[in-house]
Amino acid sequence: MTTVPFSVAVVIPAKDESARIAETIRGVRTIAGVATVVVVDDGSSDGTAAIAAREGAEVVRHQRNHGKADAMMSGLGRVNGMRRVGRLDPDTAVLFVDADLEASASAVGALVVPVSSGAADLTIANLPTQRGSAGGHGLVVGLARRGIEELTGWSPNQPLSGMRCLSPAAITAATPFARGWGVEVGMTVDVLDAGLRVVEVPCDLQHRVTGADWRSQVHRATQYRDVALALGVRRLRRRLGPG
Ligand SMILES: O=c1ccn([C@@H]2O[C@H](COP(=O)(O)OP(=O)(O)O[C@H]3O[C@H](CO)[C@@H](O)[C@H](O)[C@H]3O)[C@@H](O)[C@H]2O)c(=O)[nH]1
Ligand SMILES: O=C(O)[C@H](O)COP(=O)(O)O
Repeated sequence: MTTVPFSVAVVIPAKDESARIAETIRGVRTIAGVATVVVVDDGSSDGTAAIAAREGAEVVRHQRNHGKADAMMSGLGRVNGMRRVGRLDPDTAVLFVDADLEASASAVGALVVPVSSGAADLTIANLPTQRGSAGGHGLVVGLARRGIEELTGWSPNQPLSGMRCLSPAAITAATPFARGWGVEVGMTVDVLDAGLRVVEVPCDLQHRVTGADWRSQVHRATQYRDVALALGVRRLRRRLGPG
């Protein structure tokens, strides 16, 4: 039996991640089938872009900060360009990985298997309990989970998880992305709406947790707003119907 070579393009949105980006790139490089690693420097004020380039990543730079969803879209743009000029196979899947996972990033490889075998079109990492303090009350997670369930009937364990592998069909269904921190919720709803299969996969990842200080609470408020907006747009689409 011949095995079909499977290729995956890793896209890493990164804002001020100079302390972690090198280890994260090295981590994802250990995953079988990785054809390229694209780092999108989303207006960092540190050395993120230079370090990523030194590690051999394709680097896309935003002159100013646009937010995570736009960074992901820019990464996809680079991947599509590489497909067009024949540097990537047309069937290449895309694996979105946060920049702050460091060496644990190698564990996102578990997301690739169900997509490469055709068992799923979108896989989402489920993380174990994280080290360090957590200062949230589950408000954003609860809003996201209930909203996805209301719109699709499916209730994810970790609706905000950003580590995701998408088949070409899922990429078509999920783009353009919802803005800012609404990207994951919008993607899940849009891919399910297209009749595609979504699966959560346990991955042994450790990331920088959001704390309990005021900056962290402002971050949660922004997440809440973006998730609410992504859900609101999709509720409206339901009401207005197709076309
Ligand atoms: O303006 C920004 C801010 C962040 N990032 C990058 O986006 C990723 C996630 O950011 P982070 O600050 O680690 O987000 P968290 O608060 O940990 O967010 C959680 O929840 C988000 C949804 O609200 C998901 O996107 C994340 O994957 C998930 O870890 C990291 O690689 C960042 O460098 C950008 O590219 N642009
Ligand atoms: O810390 C987190 O998990 C996110 O920032 C979401 O916060 P939450 O606890 O309000 O859902």
